[in-house]
Amino acid sequence: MKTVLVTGGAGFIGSNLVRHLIRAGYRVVNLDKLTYAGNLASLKDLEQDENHIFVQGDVCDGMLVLELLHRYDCDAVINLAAESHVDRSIGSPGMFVRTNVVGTFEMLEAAREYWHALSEERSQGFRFVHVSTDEVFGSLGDSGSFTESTPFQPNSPYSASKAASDHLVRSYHETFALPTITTHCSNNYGPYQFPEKLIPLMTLHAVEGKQLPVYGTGLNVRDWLHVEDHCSALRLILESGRIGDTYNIGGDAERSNLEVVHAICQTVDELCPSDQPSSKNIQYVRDRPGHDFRYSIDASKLSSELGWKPSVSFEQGIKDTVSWYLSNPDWVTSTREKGYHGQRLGTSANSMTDQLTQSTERELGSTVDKPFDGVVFEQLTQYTDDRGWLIELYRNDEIPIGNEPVMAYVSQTMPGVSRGPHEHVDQSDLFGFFGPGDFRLYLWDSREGSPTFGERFTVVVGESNPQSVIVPPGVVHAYKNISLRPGIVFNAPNRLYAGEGKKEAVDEIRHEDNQGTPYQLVDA
Ligand SMILES: Cc1cn([C@H]2C[C@H](O)[C@@H](COP(=O)(O)OP(=O)(O)O[C@H]3O[C@@H](C)C(=O)[C@@H](O)[C@H]3O)O2)c(=O)[nH]c1=O
Repeated sequence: MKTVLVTGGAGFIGSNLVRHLIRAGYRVVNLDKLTYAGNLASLKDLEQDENHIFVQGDVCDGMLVLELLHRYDCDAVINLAAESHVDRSIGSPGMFVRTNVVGTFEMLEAAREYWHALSEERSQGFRFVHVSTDEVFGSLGDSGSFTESTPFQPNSPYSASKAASDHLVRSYHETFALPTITTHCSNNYGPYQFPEKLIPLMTLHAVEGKQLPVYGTGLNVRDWLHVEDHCSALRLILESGRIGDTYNIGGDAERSNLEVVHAICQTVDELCPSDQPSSKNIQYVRDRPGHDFRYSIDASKLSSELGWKPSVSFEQGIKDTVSWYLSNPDWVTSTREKGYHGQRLGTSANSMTDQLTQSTERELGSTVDKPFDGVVFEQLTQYTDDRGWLIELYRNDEIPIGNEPVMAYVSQTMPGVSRGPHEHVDQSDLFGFFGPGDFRLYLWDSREGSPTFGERFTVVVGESNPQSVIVPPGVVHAYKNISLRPGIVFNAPNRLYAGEGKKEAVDEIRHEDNQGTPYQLVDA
């Protein structure tokens, strides 16, 4: 039995693919961070399946990925983990660069190191399949279709981050000979799709009698690929695709958004008859910034080379999908537990109000909202020129009074290694995380009487998210290098280590020395 590491396997396409592969006789190691779109309820039927091994974790955690590849002796990787919603990428592009670009980089690095350690025979059979999107090709007019040689012209932060990840994958094949294959699919639909995307969002709004928000004119065109067809194509490409190649996967079902909405309304009216047609709630709303007009996929290469064709017609697929959402109210409810109830996202190019805290890890903008009083994050700016870069840190006219540094140090932390959890009684730490390397930073508020007493906050900082962080006394802190290379951290505390002339007791509680410490570095 072959083992495949699938990333993003608790998401929409991922959970369908995990199920498809297991049914086809594979063992699947499923790595998913469980952000807002990751949902274990989508894998309920696989909970007891010995061939489904779920691991909650982040693709940016290169050490974890490498450990999983070795531990389960994987034969392939299918990389689906991604932030995928265009509207969210307009509101908070940072997450898209981190997960889609840095995450793919860490996946490639881990796969490369693992692949090099394989025997000749095993390395011949190893595959890294990277699942991407037709949005990297940009937008079409009324005619034409994307082929595998269409130039990249991404228009949204989402599609640009996917295009960047595709280029990285290509470079790892061309430079290191890593056996990669990249796929570009059109719009997927089907069971378990998070209801921010068109078809599930319109289905639920139609059933609930809510507004059906059609962006702009509703004449934008998408090609619709049923997720089951996408999964069968991915398995075929995994097994028979050409190394170093790319394959377009399309549903041969182009429809305007209005046609899609009306098809949904017709099915809802058939399944949930009422005195008014649900299409009466169609509402033309403000268009999406940079809204791609038309996507169309030419999948003739996949069809001629590997004999694949979509098997689910759009009309039947829509009927099956709408009835699936109506028959799975508990699953729908589970998607709403993380705060999204169909509200509009990404309406203005500079909107920062769309940021939803989808998990304990908050997206970091320029000056993030402090997780606890007294903890101050500031996005660091690299001033670059042809000599290199410079980052300013802790200007005296910007530091909160009482935190002025009196010394500084720099430390290197090896991949996978943590420092802390530590706590100071009187000292503030003034950290700088700007790389090399990414760190997961853990903070616990242990200040009696603090409104956030007992709360925990984790966030990834460093190369992919340069931040200065002031940690006041009483906030327990630790950080772990989640990259595959040594990481550097800067600190400029406001107290001398061991006091004047190093003659005083050190102000530091080293919680990691206490076996039963409540301060555990768990990753989610
Ligand atoms: C959510 C929503 C979308 N739309 C429009 C926008 C768009 O033209 C069409 C589909 O919107 P979606 O956001 O579902 O999907 P779309 O904008 O086509 O993007 C998708 O493309 C595929 C290839 C991917 O890669 C996915 O990750 C996703 O990015 O419907 C509305 O009119 N109203 C809505 O409420």
